[in-house]
Formats: sequence, structure tokens, C-alpha cells
Amino acid sequence: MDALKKAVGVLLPAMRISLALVMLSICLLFAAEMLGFMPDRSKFMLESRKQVSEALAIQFSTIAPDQDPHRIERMLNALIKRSPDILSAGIRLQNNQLIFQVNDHVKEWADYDSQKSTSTHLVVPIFRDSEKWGDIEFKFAPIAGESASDFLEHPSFKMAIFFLVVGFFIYLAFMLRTLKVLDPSAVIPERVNAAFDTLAEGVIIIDEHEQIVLVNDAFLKKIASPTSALLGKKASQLEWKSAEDSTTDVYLPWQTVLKTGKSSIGAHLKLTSPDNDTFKFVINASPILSGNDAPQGVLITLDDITEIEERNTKLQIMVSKLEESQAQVKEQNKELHFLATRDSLTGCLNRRAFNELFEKAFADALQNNLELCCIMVDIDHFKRVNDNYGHATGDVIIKLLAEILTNNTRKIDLVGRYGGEEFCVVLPGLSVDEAITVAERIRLRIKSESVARYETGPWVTASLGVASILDKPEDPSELNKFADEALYVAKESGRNRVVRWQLQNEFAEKVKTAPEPAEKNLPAPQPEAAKAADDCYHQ
Ligand SMILES: Nc1nc2c(ncn2[C@@H]2O[C@H](COP(=O)(O)OP(=O)(O)OP(=O)(O)O)[C@@H](O)[C@H]2O)c(=O)[nH]1
Repeated sequence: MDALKKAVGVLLPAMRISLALVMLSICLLFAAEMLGFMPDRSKFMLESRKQVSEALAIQFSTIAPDQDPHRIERMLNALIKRSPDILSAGIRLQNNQLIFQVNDHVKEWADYDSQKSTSTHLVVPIFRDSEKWGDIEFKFAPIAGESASDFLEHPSFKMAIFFLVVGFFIYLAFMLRTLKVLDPSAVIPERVNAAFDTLAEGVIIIDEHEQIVLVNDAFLKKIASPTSALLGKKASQLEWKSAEDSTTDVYLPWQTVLKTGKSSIGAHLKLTSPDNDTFKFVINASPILSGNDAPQGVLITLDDITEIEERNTKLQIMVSKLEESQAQVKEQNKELHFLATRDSLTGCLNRRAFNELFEKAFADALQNNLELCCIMVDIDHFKRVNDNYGHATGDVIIKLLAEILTNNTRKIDLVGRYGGEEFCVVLPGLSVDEAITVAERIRLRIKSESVARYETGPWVTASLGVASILDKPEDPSELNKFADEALYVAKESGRNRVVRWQLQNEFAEKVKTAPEPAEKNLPAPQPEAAKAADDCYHQ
């Protein structure tokens, strides 16, 4: 099938060219005839008829005046027999009297209407003693091709027909042979063509002028182009585009190969087919070297990566979507974790989360032999705040305490709402003195902030109990218990103070000596120890 297509592909242009050549030849033939370069056969015939007639006239000049009718008749008959193109003959006297005729000359001569001889009517005068005696008339058959009706007999017409029929086939044979020689694909043996056709990747071979001399089936099928459309065309004339960026100049690797004689590997190019499909190829180009190592062509292989690229793009989109949703899930988990570990009113750690982190911090401190302190904080007479200002205001005060606790501790410290208006703070790495300083600062802040923020109250104070890991608690809950006991002592000894946990007997002493604040809803008098803490913010 392919062979047939190929044959038709060559035959049709050859036929067209042959026909054009025939027509051109015929035109030249007629032009030559019109310009007088061709011998005029009718003129020649006329001339020879004249010469014959004149020779006869001379002969008749000697016998006709004797008026020997038999002799004249014999001579005319003999003449007509020998010259088949003489249709009739006659001798006419000066007075227009026809005295002899052969072959019904009267009838044949009837169409003569001129005094001159023509190619069919020849009139030759006969003289006697230098005086014209009469005329001898010859009626000739028309010279072939002279009349319009006899055009088919004209030699030029016959020549044109000859050219048309025979010339066409001769030209056709010539053109087929010529085109075969000129066919760019003819330089590649058929076996080589067939071998390249078995390859799955596209193959193009170009000559040193970049003209395509071979294209294999795989490439032709890919871009849906017939071989004839590509052979002889320059490879750079195809619709190549840069694979990465369509605005940049297109790098055609085979041009470099032709210049340098060195192979080019892995160039990426896009190609748009006549059907407007775009393919992406990885292109390798190797030089075809002549005897003196000069590149005389390039073998180009084209690996179609369009599908792989499309899959890669889809995969990348999927991966980025996955990453996006993973990030969302992570964010949601973070939010969920926050919600699960935070107290909804204050944003501080809830008791469960606080305990978990406390356990971890306690274990770390033990393992690394570091100090760790725990502060229990409780707002004084909070019930009165609720009772006097309402539960909502109570909530605001609880939030204020949470804010002060968070702002006056470090990021690594743990601030947990233990329940109601009671908070617990864990300070990893701090000595008990440092923890007391922090506790005092918190205490002062609560007192001063409530006064600063609420003109008409509630003005609140808080009591704080401090314990350290150096107090040798068995576990976090015991450390918490120590701090809570210290808080209890702070409450019992008058509130609005910081109490460091001590052994039970010393503790009892402190409880006894602690002063009670003057007014329940006003900031309590400041203990001496707290004064220095104002300047010592712990971040
Ligand atoms: N507004 C508000 N009040 C709470 C909340 N949780 C607990 N309370 C109240 O806090 C008060 C705690 O009071 P108590 O522990 O008896 O003692 P206090 O009144 O703070 O007095 P001292 O602790 O002895 O100084 C109770 O009235 C609780 O109803 C809360 O989330 N919001």
C-alpha cells in the first residue's frame, strides 16, 4: 500500500511536468512556423508545380499551334497519368475558347475566378512566334493541409499530435528517471528505510543543507504528515518551539552538529503538527561524517515524552494538592490539639494537658539534674467578686489573671488553669528564689492591673504558693501539693502574698504571724519581699 502511494506520489508530478513540456514544445513549434523558421511545404509545392507547368508550356508552345489534337490529347493524358495531383488540364485560346481538355476540365476549372495562378489553378501562357497564342490550364489537387477543412492534414498539426502522444510518453519516461535521481530519499537504500521504520522512536536524517532525506514511520505517524510533505524540506522549517519557554530563540541541535561535527544529546523541543497537535521530544543528533570527517548529514532521533510530561504534570498537581490538604490537616490537627489542650475561657493549658506536660518537665528536670519550681495562684475572695459584680465580671478577672500569668512567664513555662480561679505555673530551670521573684511580680501585677483597668472595681489580689523540685517531691503531683500547701498558708496568713513551701513546723509559724488585709475588695498591703520583684520580668 505504501509502495503504491509512493509510486503515485512520484507519477502524478512527473505526468504534470511531462504534459507541460509537451504543450511548451507544441507552442514553440507553432511559434517557429509563424516566424518562418519551418520550411513552407505548400510554397515549395506551388513552386514545383509552376516549374512543371512552365516546362509543359514550352513543350506545348511547339505543338499546340499546329493544332494536332491527337498529339496534344496524348501528351495531356500521359501527363495526368504521371502526375496524380493534376486533376484536369485544358488549352484555352486567346478568345477564351477551350480547344482541348482532359478529365472534364470545364467542370474542374469552374471555381477559377482569378487571372492569377494559385496553388490549385495554374495558368501558363503558350507562345507562337513570340506572340501569345493561348494558355494551358492545369487544375491541381489542393496541397495537403492548405485549406481550413484540410487542417488535420497540415504537417504542423500532425507534428503537434506526434508531440502530444509520443512526446508525452518520452518526456514522462525521462521525468520519472530524472525525479528518481533527484528524489532525496533515493540516497537512502530501501533496506535502511525499512530498518528505521521498525524503530519506535522517530528518526530523521538530514543532509548537510539540513534537507530531510529520510523520515521513519514512527515520526510520520506521530505528526500525521505524508513522507512527500517532509522529504526535501529543511528540518528547521518544521514548527519547532522551545520546550521550556516559547519566547526564547529555538535551539536546533542538528545545526550545531552540522557546524561542529559533534553529537548533541538530550535537547528538548516542542513540535506542532499540521493537525495542531503539540508534541514534546527529547532529541539526540549525531553527525554522519564523510571520508575526511566533515559532517555531511545528521541522524536525528526524537523520543516523544509528551505523555510522560503530561503524567508528570498531573502527578505534580496531585502532589501539590496532597501537600495542600496535608497542610490543612496539619493545621486542623493543630487547632484540634489546641482546643483539646486549652481552657476555653483563658486559652491556658487545661488541667489534663497541663498535667501531661508537667510530668514531662518534671522527668526532664530530674534526668538533667535541673531545678524546677511550681507556683499555685488563687484570686483572693473571688466569691465576693462574683457576688458583688456578677459572674461575667468574675470571668473577666479570671481572664486578666491568665493574661498576667502568660505575660510574666517564659514560653517554656507551663501555665495551666487548675479549676475555677485557681492556676498553676511550672517554671523549668528556675531556682526557688527566681520563682519567688516571678510570683511576686505576678502578685503585684494582679493588684495594680485590676486597679488600673477597673475604676470602680473589682480590685483584686491573689495569693501564691511556691515549691521547688529541690523540696524533694516524689512526683509532679506532690510538688503541686507542696505549692498548694504554701498557697493555703498564704491564704491563712492574710492573702495577697507569696509563700514559699517549707517543712510543716516552720510553716505553722508563718501562718500565725501573717497579717490580714484591711479591706476585702481593695489591694492588700504589699509584703516587703514583693518590692524588688517589680523590676524583674521573666520572659
Ligand atoms: N465567674 C466565675 N466564677 C467561678 C468560676 N469557677 C469558680 N468560680 C467561683 O469561684 C469561687 C471560689 O470561691 P472559694 O474557693 O470558695 O473562695 P474565695 O471566695 O476565692 O476565697 P479564698 O479563696 O478563700 O480567698 C466560687 O464562688 C466559684 O463559684 C468561673 O469559671 N467563673
